Amino acid sequence: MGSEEARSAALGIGSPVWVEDVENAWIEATVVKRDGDAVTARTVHGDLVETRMANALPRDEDVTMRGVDDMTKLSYLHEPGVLHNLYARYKHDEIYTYTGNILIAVNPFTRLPHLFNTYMMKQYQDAQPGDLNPHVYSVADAAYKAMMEEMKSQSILVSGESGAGKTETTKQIMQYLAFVGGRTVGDNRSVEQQVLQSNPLLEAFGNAKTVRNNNSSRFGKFVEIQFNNGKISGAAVRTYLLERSRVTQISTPERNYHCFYQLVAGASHEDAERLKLGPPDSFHYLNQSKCVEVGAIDDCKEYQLTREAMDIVGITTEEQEAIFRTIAAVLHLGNIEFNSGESEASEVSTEKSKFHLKAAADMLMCDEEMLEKSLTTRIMKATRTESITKILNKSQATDNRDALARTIYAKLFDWLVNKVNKSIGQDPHSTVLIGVLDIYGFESFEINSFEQFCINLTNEKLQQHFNTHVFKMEQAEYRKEEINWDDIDFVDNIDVLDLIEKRPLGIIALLDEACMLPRSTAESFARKLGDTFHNHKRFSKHKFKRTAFTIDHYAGQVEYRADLFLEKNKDFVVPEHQQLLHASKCAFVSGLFPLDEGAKAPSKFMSIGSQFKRNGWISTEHCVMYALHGRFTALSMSRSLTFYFAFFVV
Ligand SMILES: Nc1ncnc2c1ncn2[C@@H]1O[C@H](COP(=O)(O)OP(=O)(O)OP(=O)(O)O)[C@@H](O)[C@H]1O
Repeated sequence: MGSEEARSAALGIGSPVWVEDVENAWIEATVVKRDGDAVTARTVHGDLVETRMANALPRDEDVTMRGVDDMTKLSYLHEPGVLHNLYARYKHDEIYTYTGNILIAVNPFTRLPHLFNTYMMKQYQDAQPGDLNPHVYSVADAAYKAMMEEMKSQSILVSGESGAGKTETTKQIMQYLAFVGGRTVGDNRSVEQQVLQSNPLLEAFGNAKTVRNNNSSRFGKFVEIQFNNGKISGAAVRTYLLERSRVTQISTPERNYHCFYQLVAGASHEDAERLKLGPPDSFHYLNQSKCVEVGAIDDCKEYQLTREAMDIVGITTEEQEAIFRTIAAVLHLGNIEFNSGESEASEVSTEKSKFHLKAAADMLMCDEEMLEKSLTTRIMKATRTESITKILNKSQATDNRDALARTIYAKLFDWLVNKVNKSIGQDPHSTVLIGVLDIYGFESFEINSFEQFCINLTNEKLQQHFNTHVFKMEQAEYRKEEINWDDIDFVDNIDVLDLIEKRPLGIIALLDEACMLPRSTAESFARKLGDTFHNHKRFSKHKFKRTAFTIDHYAGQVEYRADLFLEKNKDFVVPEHQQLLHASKCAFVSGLFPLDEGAKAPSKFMSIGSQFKRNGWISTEHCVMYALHGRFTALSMSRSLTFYFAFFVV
């Protein structure tokens, strides 16, 4: 008898079941009537619910009020079973639960000091796996011990939706690794302290308030902790593609990167005058959103902490001065408006705009006239030897201004990451490392743009990794331990990956092509997608919204708006901007724009989409690499848990 038939036979009057519920997702019920496929069940609230057999899922009455610490102990590993178990544990402050090798954590949104302290670390260090309650320290410990025993590098993957607690978890992992592998007391500042102390700095420039998280990391992070004889000997932070569109475009209730508000709130009176600062709502890049202050964040105090973090990382006073001058320049750039002069040519004409143009040029220590020219004109190659100057219209000049602001900011962020790595120091003699990958989870909002597209691509790649490694490994483990387990046909997502990144006709390839063609628009790009993929079962094009298209991801359908895909995908520095800033009298600014990069022709640009494709591959490769050559320790986090669910019940 097949499992469905067996279930049908077992589902009789009095059977305990879960039925769907609008408020609670699932609710406990008991079958009171069965008529073929139709099931009537009475919920714990006494309501009668009519449903189909497929939607009345069996309920395990033996699960205690406190739940089970490993999901594989559940008789029924389905959505309501998993959610109910996690909820039961969460109510008792048990935020961690295993599912085989994977640790699932539910964000407590409150400090639980009894869980995170040196005493607890010692407990996990001395314990055998499985002796103690599930804990993130246990995952970190397993990685450390496996590294020591096998002398092979390990990788810990922390994934989940925005606000799930990935960054906090990464910090806890590092704290634990510092505890077991830190240098003895008496050393100067240790590597692990340096890594942890670099957090506030990267957070000031790479984190922002979003709808879901007041301190959301807008970049992916891979922290490599290098070991020598079991002691931490070096570290490196690799970051993945900062969300640069945030620099020039935000909407209520989100904010731009913290550093802007910190500077405006925390700069001394003298500095504020020198940098010509005003309140946040006087700057276009900040006042597009009504959200300026965040209750829990004291920007003025954070500014001091950022300066301290810069001192710790070894950023000199001159460099700090240049960094904040550059940040001020970005704000001033955003306030330059263009008027259409005769024949549609743009010009900087109002007094206010002229003031900000001069301020931006002063801050960047570049020529004001050249800056204006680089914003309002573009040099185009006419022949191999000749070029013509094209005068931009108002909207083109505005786009050009925003592109410059984003480029400056992204370069500044990369500089900071480099500086952090230099200051921490790498150990050339280290043979093994533990890598912690903190990567954005699957995102699906009301309006999804290019950022969600890239994030979801990365998650498709991680899912593929799970499918091929963890999922199959788990099933083999269950079989070995003779756990009663029906092999599940997990959804292979290779067709979604093909849709997105196959050459020459995947979405990214078509997007890159659209970026190179001068007359492309969001609509023409979306139309091209519709024409190319009209038969693809993972793709659909919206009939009425001309720039909307939907991808059927492994974790659900997401409707994307192609409106800004082209602009956001372009990642080349406009040669005029390059030349202008390379010539800056400020060594810091000039250093952000080395000459050789200007030589890259726009036609050879490396699109953001392609970088994501590559980076996604690199991140997965890290995991795969360690999975093949070492052991893979997976740690997953989510609030809604749909992400994990996809691994097990599809
Ligand atoms: N273990 C924890 N204990 C207490 N609070 C926590 C814990 N984990 C997360 N939080 C709370 O949740 C907030 C969001 O967590 P965090 O910034 O780590 O999420 P994230 O998954 O990294 O989000 P994003 O992808 O947006 O960066 C934290 O600022 C903190 O207030």
